[in-house]
Amino acid sequence: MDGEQKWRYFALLVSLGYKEIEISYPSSGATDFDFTRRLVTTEGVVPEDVWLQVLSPCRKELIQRTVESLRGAKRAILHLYVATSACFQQVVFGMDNRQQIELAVECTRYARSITKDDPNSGVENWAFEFSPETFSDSDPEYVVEICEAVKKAWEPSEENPIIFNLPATVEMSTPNVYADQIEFFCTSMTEREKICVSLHPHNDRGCAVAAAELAQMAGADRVEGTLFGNGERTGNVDLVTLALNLYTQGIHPGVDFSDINSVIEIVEKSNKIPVHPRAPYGGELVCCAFSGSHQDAIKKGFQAREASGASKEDPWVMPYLPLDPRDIGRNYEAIIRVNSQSGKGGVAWIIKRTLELDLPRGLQIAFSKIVQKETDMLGRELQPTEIKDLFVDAYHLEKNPRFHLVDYDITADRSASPAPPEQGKTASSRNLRRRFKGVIEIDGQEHDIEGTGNGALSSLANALKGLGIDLDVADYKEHSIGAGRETKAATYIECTASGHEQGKKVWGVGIHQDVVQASLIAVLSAASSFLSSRPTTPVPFRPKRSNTQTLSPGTNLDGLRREVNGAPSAGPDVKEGSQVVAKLEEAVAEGGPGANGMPK
Ligand SMILES: CC(=O)SCCNC(=O)CCNC(=O)[C@H](O)C(C)(C)COP(=O)(O)OP(=O)(O)OC[C@H]1O[C@@H](n2cnc3c(N)ncnc32)[C@H](O)[C@@H]1OP(=O)(O)O
Ligand SMILES: CC(C)C(=O)C(=O)O
Repeated sequence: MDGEQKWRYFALLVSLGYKEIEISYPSSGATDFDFTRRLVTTEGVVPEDVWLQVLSPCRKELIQRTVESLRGAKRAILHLYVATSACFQQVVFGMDNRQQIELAVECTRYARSITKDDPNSGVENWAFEFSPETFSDSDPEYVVEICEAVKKAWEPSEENPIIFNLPATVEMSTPNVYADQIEFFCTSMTEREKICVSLHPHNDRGCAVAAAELAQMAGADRVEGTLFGNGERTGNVDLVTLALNLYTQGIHPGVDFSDINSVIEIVEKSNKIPVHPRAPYGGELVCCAFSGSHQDAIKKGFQAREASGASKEDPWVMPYLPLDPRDIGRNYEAIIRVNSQSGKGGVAWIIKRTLELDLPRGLQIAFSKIVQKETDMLGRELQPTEIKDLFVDAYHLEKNPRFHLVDYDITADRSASPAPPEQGKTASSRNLRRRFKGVIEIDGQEHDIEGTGNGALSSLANALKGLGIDLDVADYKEHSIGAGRETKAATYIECTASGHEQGKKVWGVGIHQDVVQASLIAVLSAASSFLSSRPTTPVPFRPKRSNTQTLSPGTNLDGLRREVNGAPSAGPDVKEGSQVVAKLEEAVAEGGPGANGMPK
């Protein structure tokens, strides 16, 4: 990171709530030294309660430079390190235990002389941290020995304890072994009350988070890590995961990830490394479900939560989602994403969120087949807007391409005798049968239709029979959308076909301020789908308003041609508007219309 990136990153860490921030390796060069100076000398950037931590090897000239960089700071932690494993002693330093202890003690004494023992050091509060680097690969008893020597040289107090930072510089064992090493250190050191035991796990085996958690349970007080685990090789332990693991257990970590997207943006810009889409908590896909059974469970979970009236304060009990995405600043839009592995539940969730429609189970199944076909055909995920458009189109919500209800009237059917009494009840003089009389637009042309039934729906269904659409209403569900004056009714109707297409099922959806009208629109939506499901059937024809005429074999189509064209028969010159008649001619030629007046 350059100075600007570090500047922004520091501000981020402060805003998240971190109180001890290792800001630099000042002796490494101008970038880190100058950055440290800028932080220390700029008024109001470092909050009173934040400690600036800096790192240096056990080399006197570098320690001196490091201390120099902090002049003017309020609180500073000087962090020295030296590797204590046999491997490093032999390969890197060419030192034995005794020589290394001498080096560590000498550097600690030197550090002390230019920091806490120097009234002119220019820093108000000094703390000291020592890391036996490669701790996890070191002899535990030797680590205790060198740390006791360093402690003696620094002389910590209970108020200002020395930090012993015990790194898994390279993670080389299972997390329980690291935890055992930490426990051994905690229980072996004298004056434990003057020691802050710190962890510094790396992630070579992919277990850094587990190691940090077990080692805290084994007695450690503090953890060093990085946001999203950036660091050498496989990185340091991820502080985001550690924090949110606590959070999901009901313990507030004291750091704030309520706007995780902003955190990711700064981290990615600064590190120039993207956060993996499946990184715990932060990854863009971790609050998403693609698979049908997951989506179904999540959808049920949200329904149950809503029904229970649970508030934000109530425990989060949700299949497949370890935390409420809103707690980290994510919304519910992307929870469910639809590809060819998705089922009805996920599709229904998207329709609920985009159109506020609570689809009945049967319609969910029917529509999910349409979606499945589309995803298989496209071979990719469908976006919520695409699914919404697919639904609007499939159930003719914006415009019914074939039938449009222009006007209607529903009255008691005076021609019918009163309904027979139900078993065990006395006869009623009430006439419960209804007559539907209305005008519908079929492919742009208005037509009168009429039918009777036990209610509005069945009388419209009966009227549609005259168009060759023989449907019975099998299922009906409705709910309201919105509230107050804006409330609308959403109606779902499943129709089954009678006649030679018996068993065929279609769904229709109607939305309108008026609940009856919503139902009628739903029936017409189903009727339109029914026709579309017949691959070869022509557009149904019904003579224009007040000119009802039934087709029968041998019908002379000249009259119809005149009606369609609004002009006397134009013979072979007729072009516009003649398609319907042409189809009917075709049908009649093929053997005449079916029993209901429609071409077979
Ligand atoms: C485990 C960790 O990640 S700790 C963080 C490590 N971070 C960094 O190293 C970043 C900053 N480092 C640097 O800028 C440079 O390495 C510097 C300025 C510290 C030193 O640079 P140089 O003097 O050129 O030395 P160089 O980096 O080549 O080699 C390191 C030297 O320090 C020695 N050394 C390594 N660690 C330590 C230590 N903790 N204490 C004392 N000496 C050490 C090495 O043995 C080697 O000594 P040698 O030259 O006698 O063989
Ligand atoms: C300096 C020490 C703590 C270190 O970075 C490591 O060992 O990983």
